[in-house]
Amino acid sequence: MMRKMPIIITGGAQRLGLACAKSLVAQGYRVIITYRRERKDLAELEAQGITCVQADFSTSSGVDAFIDKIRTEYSALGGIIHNASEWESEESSADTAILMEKMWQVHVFAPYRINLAFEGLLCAGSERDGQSDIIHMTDYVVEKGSDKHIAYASSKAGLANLTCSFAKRFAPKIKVNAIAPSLLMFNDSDDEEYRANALNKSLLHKVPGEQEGVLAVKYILDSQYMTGRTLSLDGGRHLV
Ligand SMILES: NC(=O)C1=CN([C@@H]2O[C@H](COP(=O)(O)OP(=O)(O)OC[C@H]3O[C@@H](n4cnc5c(N)ncnc54)[C@H](OP(=O)(O)O)[C@@H]3O)[C@@H](O)[C@H]2O)C=CC1
Ligand SMILES: Nc1nc2c(c(=O)[nH]1)N=C([C@H](O)[C@@H](O)CO)CN2
Repeated sequence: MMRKMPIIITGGAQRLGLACAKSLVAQGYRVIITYRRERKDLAELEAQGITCVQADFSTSSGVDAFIDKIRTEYSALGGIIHNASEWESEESSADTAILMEKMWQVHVFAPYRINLAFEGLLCAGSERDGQSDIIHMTDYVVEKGSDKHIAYASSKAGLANLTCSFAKRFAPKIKVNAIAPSLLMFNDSDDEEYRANALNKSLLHKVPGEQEGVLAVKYILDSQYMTGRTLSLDGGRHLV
């Protein structure tokens, strides 16, 4: 069922978030993306009908500024997809105390505060569209941990737990689910050795690309009977 109320995708100016935004707009949804860094192609995205809102969730004031802006400009929302994320390792961090704070800030504090603040807007959206959605982009490592991205993995586990709590709190008007990918797409910095090794980490030996995530988002938005659950997109990695 097509949703008339706008759907927010945080961190939607690149990669998975952008692929979701473009696909949903093409399907007739109203889409708002947040971006942190200015980009030259934002005007093009606006021309395609994607509303672009600058937001930096790395501070409490940045989260509050985003909340205030959306609550000022919108009276209802069809959904929010918490996609904004940084994948940082202990090795790349000069101070692991700061790293842990940074990971929890963007992956837990921001979604937590935004979900609580937008309950009324999402309920209003549910009144008009029949339902509304919150989707948390978590990660396969929630199940298994990660020896190289410890703080990151713990924060994604925190986000995964928010899925259960908000599903209980917001039912039946708002569905709350998670998507837990493992390797969906490489980063430009990934060298050939990393890429070859990564392919062997799943049973299906694939790196599916953004569209695998887009499919999962569309399934959840169309679902009438799923909440408090996680779609795992990992090529059978858990059985390797
Ligand atoms: N790519 C993959 O294979 C996998 C992805 N995932 C998850 O899927 C989601 C999408 O992945 P992917 O597309 O690779 O994500 P990216 O690493 O490309 O990050 C998406 C966006 O998040 C934004 N962002 C980061 N920190 C902040 C912040 N503090 N405030 C506001 N925005 C911020 C960035 O904005 P800017 O660029 O403007 O700084 C970036 O454009 C993520 O949640 C990720 O953890 C999970 C497993 C595998
Ligand atoms: N914000 C991001 N999170 C993650 C990324 C990424 O590029 N940005 N990438 C991964 C890896 O693909 C990992 O799943 C490989 O095993 C994880 N999270």
